[in-house]
Amino acid sequence: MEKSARPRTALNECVKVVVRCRPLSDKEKKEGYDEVKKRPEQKWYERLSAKTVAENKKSDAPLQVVKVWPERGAVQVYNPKGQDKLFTYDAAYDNSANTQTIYDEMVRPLVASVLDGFNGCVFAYGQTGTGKTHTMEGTADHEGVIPRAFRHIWAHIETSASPDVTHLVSCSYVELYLEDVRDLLAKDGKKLTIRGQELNGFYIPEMTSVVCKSAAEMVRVMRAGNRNRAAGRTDMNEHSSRSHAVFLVTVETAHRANNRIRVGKLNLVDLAGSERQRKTGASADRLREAARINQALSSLGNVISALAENSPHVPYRDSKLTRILQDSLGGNSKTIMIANIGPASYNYDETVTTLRYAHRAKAIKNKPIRNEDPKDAKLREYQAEIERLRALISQRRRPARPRAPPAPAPAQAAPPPKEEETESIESEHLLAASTIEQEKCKTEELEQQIKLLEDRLVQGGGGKDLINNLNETQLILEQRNMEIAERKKREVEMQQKIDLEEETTTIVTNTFATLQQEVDHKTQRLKKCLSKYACVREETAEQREAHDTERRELEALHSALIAELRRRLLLADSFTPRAAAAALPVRYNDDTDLWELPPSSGAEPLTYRPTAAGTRRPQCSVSLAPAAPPRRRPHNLLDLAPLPLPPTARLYRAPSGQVPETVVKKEPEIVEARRATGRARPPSALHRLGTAGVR
Ligand SMILES: Nc1ncnc2c1ncn2[C@@H]1O[C@H](COP(=O)(O)OP(=O)(O)OP(=O)(O)O)[C@@H](O)[C@H]1O
Repeated sequence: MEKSARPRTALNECVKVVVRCRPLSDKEKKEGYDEVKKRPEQKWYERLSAKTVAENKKSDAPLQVVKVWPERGAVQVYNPKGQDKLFTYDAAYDNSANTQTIYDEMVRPLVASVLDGFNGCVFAYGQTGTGKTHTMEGTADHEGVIPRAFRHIWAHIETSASPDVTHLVSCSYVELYLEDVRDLLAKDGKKLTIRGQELNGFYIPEMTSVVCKSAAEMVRVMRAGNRNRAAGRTDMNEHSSRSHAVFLVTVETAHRANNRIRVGKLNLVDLAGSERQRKTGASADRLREAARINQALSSLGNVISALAENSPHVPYRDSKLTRILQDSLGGNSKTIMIANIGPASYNYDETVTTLRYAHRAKAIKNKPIRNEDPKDAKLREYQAEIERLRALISQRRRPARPRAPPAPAPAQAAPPPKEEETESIESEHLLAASTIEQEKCKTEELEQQIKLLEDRLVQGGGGKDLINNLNETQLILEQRNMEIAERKKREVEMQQKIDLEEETTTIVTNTFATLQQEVDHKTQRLKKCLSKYACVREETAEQREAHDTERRELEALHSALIAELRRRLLLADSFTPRAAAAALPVRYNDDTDLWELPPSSGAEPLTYRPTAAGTRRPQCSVSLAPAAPPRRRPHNLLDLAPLPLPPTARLYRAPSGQVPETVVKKEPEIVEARRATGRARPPSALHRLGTAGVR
């Protein structure tokens, strides 16, 4: 996420999309979603017959609605209302696949590219509780993609060890919580600012960067960051991530032979899951988090759609998440999207939405290019610093030019040295000794600094001799795995092509013996076209329905948030002093992401405890008005009577420009009457909210 030199030309490369379907959770099993056996073994893309569906429904247990075809990279979703849905991806994994397979087949080549100086990004996307964190971080028993990437990086560094190659590996970890970017590796979890322009890419300049020397150290850094990450319990996930987390690994490699530095950056992103309030049972803080999570994910969806449709404007600026992911989506990066889904029919809508977005993301084209000699390479900085310190040391060690010997005094005029002279010579000696001592200390200090800098850099000493047998075997094994993965990928692609071509091939190769045969065949084709057309119509209707449901959800969330806002505004209006409540000319600064006061606003920091209208307790406006009749109400009651609405009709003005007398007479009366009743104050924030049409 740090600024780097922009490439000029690059080859387009599509975002790779992988779908992973998790097994049924214990909760879902208890609720009766575990009936795979209720679905008979299917042939490729055979729709469930009405009879089978009726049989399935007899038990009252909902179906598993997802069928994954790993060999075809396809996912089929059983549609209770019509035609089944079929989506194809670069790879699809069912509940029997483990993270090792996903890593070897899909992620390994990407991490290899990062080690070769490209930018890479792996992000997990999907509904809450579908296994994003399980895939990215893993558990104690099942290592996730992130720790596997660490081991891969260090295995590569160890095996490519040579005195001519130097590596520097550093990591950063940030989260996006309630639209604030927080540093997970800083002790105080400080908030960070995203800087940069849409065209040149965004970056986070102040995030902590930790230099690591082994995979174990990187895992420790990840765990330390996870302890600071926001998580909470919802009805759908016992340990739900409440923030989007980005782990950034930067690998810098310097080759002495050509004096070049390659910098690869790997973004490992665990997004928070989209959620529906009625399913997660979120309220209060969880609700606020959910609103922000959904908002950021919806912006991400918009960016994906805009990029897939080649739209001239891509709304990266709509949220901080899309700003952080800008390079990964449509920029200088190789990207893999892992779409996580669940198999239960209960989540049909969310599953189809995730699959649709994932399918759209397949069309996004990135322009990855190798980062060579970027301006901000730390390795270069360290090397320059080491050189400078070495030069400084050698300068200090150089023997000082001997002083010119004192002019020989005439032999006859050699009086014994005076006492003061002896003292001054002694003090000069002492001074020289202390200077030498200081020099020595400084040289040692410089040597220490060099050692510290060199310690950060990883350099191989003995080339091949250093590689132990284990590493070599591991390397060979990994190469084999990559070859197998490559073959499997090609197989999937071939299968997809075969499926696509099958229909047309049969038509082309068919020779019709009779006219009737041709008619039959064409009727069959027509039927297929009609069924495809019906599918598209169904899809459109469903999308509209999904959109409506989403809108209703958003409206419900919106009204819950507005109710909360009204409550807070009521409290603010009633309990904050009027002077403080006066509108301040604050402005929102887009660059710093902060509200700012202009220097001349006159707003001073409060040095006293604020009180309502000069008294310690809030008082109602009626009792404060001087002309108000005595009231028996206790002083701390709030005046909740509705405030007068601003006039909605204009006063009549005579065409000649004369002001009608009645108006002139009446206006002061109205003002006087308002003053007497204490109702002349400006409308409150709550009132403004009410008149702005928000209910
Ligand atoms: N492939 C899988 N195999 C076995 N268990 C899984 C798998 N995927 C997820 N789980 C389990 O499902 C539960 C939810 O997973 P996880 O916390 O990773 O979901 P999430 O998508 O990160 O949710 P959120 O968005 O709320 O953070 C966990 O208990 C996890 O162990």
